[in-house]
Amino acid sequence: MTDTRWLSVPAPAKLNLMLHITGRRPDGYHNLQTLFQFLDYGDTLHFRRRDDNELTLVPAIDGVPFEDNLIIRAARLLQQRAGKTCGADIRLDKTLPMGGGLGGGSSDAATTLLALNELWQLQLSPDELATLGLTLGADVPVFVRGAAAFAEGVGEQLTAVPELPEPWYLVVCPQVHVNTGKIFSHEGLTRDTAPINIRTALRQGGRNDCQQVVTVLYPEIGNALNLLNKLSPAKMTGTGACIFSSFGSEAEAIRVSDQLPAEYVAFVAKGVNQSPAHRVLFRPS
Ligand SMILES: C[C@@](CO)(OP(=O)(O)O)[C@H](O)COP(=O)(O)OP(=O)(O)OC[C@H]1O[C@@H](n2ccc(N)nc2=O)[C@H](O)[C@@H]1O
Ligand SMILES: Nc1ncnc2c1ncn2[C@@H]1O[C@H](COP(=O)(O)OP(=O)(O)O)[C@@H](O)[C@H]1O
Repeated sequence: MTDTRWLSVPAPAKLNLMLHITGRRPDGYHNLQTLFQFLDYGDTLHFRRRDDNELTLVPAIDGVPFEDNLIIRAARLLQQRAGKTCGADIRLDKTLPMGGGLGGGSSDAATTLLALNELWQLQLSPDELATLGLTLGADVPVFVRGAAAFAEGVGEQLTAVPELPEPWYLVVCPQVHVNTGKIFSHEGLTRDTAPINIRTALRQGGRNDCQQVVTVLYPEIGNALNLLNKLSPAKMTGTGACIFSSFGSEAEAIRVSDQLPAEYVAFVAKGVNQSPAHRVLFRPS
């Protein structure tokens, strides 16, 4: 018999507060230095345990086949490790734009790993889940760990930075889908930024090395940056398309949001150093 209770868990967005590319590895991947912070905003996933080995997911994402969906890929990785019957019905409330640099797919995958590990009582450790997650994408481990972090390597070497301020952000989402692989393979990409230490990153922030190439390839993003910069200092997250500005209060962020042209898609959200997924799953009892 199928369990009738649903476990609802957020899959938050992330921002890259800075993103430096410090080199290219022999396998073609790039070494980065980045500061990840979560937003109290994102997708929500609902999980219900089944007594067979089936996985279901509704709704489907247009253009993403079932077995390619990062939610299903994450669940399959756990099924392979389980050694027992494990199935689930999964519902997805998708809020985050795809290819927006907000890490929606990676966050969905991490929430699936964390939630099904609980629901199926697999008792995999955070290290094991982060290692599994890395096989799905470079951003998955930070969502699995659930702590704002300075990341190095391809994003998997994480040092928690609980001292980051937690401002309000205005996030503007130009309606274009940026292909991460295309940005990293572009010949004009800055790939030789000198490494800095965490203290410097926290004190000075930094730039986004992908921004220049992205704004050439996707002029809509450059236009949005120019416009938001007139109202408040703005930067791109990840490989775009979304851009953001930080504010001391929600009211200030909303005031600037209200000045944007009506056709702009934007939202206001609080930066948080603990993932909302962890807040729900590992609530102190
Ligand atoms: C650069 C970041 C910063 O957060 O950008 P966003 O994707 O979030 O915008 C991420 O690390 C992206 O991670 P993710 O989106 O999971 O990328 P992946 O699927 O692992 O990689 C997509 C492609 O980008 C290139 N790639 C990605 C990450 C990296 N450090 N070096 C690379 O060269 C590779 O060609 C890879 O095939
Ligand atoms: N559950 C999912 N949510 C979003 N994207 C997914 C998902 N599963 C697979 N994908 C694929 O991953 C790509 C990157 O999506 P996403 O992680 O949202 O972008 P970004 O890393 O730029 O924030 C999408 O274009 C889509 O093809």
